[in-house]
Amino acid sequence: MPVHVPVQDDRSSAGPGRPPAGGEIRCRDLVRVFAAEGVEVQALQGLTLDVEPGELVALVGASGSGKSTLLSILSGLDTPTAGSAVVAGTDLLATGRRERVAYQRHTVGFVWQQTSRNLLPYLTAAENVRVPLELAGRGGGRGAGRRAAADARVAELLHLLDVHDVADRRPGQMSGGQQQRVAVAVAMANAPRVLLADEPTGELDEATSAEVLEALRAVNEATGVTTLVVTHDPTVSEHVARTVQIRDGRTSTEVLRRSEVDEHGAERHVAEEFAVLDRVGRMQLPPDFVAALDLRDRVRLALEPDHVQVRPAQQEER
Ligand SMILES: Nc1ncnc2c1ncn2[C@@H]1O[C@H](COP(=O)(O)OP(=O)(O)OP(=O)(O)O)[C@@H](O)[C@H]1O
Repeated sequence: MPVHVPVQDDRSSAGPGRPPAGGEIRCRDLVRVFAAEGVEVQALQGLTLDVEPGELVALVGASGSGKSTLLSILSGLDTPTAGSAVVAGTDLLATGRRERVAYQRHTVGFVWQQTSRNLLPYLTAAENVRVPLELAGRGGGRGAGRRAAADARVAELLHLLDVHDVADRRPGQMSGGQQQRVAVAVAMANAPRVLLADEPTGELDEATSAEVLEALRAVNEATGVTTLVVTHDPTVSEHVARTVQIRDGRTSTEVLRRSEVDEHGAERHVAEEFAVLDRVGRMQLPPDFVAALDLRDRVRLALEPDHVQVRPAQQEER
């Protein structure tokens, strides 16, 4: 499989073929170092990522690769050690406490892995969706008009997520998939510009996971909300057009999928893998490429007219 290398610089946006633009999520050289009992852990080691407005992107990677750390930063719960992270125009390194609260209420919505973290157990699905509206001053309170608007918004979201039939049930009376779809409705209540989901299918079986991923895709398509889903789910690439791999705290490769219609009118799906090249020219080779050619320690490089050649150094040293 060919590996195409999109050059990213400060003007460029995420992926290959996309015009330079300010991404809705724009991370540059993001570093997060945790110090625990005198030992430093570099959870993010210069991560660069752009997500365009309206895109739905899956972020995949092994355990410990830094996915949750990135999502905590993007959700405004954690601050990076260095680098920059700008989400929907909010510079997350320059925001004060009050701006962060406003950011979390209005700009981003989150869905977490644990259903218990997403929903209040003693409220029904409809009441759960109403909570963020009231916190933002959009629902409840005075005036029948405001209440009716909030009711309409709750109904609209429950229909969009196809959980209107469980509107009056509490989380304990719903399936795991229904709970997560209600959680997406809660996250979307205040019409955020960006939706972040951290392992939203982590506690679900394969069929239910597919349902929740499709629900995220439906919401993304219907509302245009920029969506970033962190997942271990190996089937996620069937539900999204762009899958970004994170390895050792950096984005390493990404797979773009699209449909093409050939000259006979038949539709076929095309998947292309790209390596991410950072501002200083670093990129990671996919592990299967490294293994296939037994690449190790150092490799032989050659610049060809239209590509860069990477060969095992040991081949010619023997
Ligand atoms: N608060 C913390 N203190 C110390 N180290 C941390 C902290 N949070 C995360 N780490 C470390 O940072 C690295 C990245 O962790 P992170 O949770 O972001 O990975 P992940 O890709 O989300 O993993 P998983 O898929 O298992 O959730 C790991 O080595 C982890 O042990």
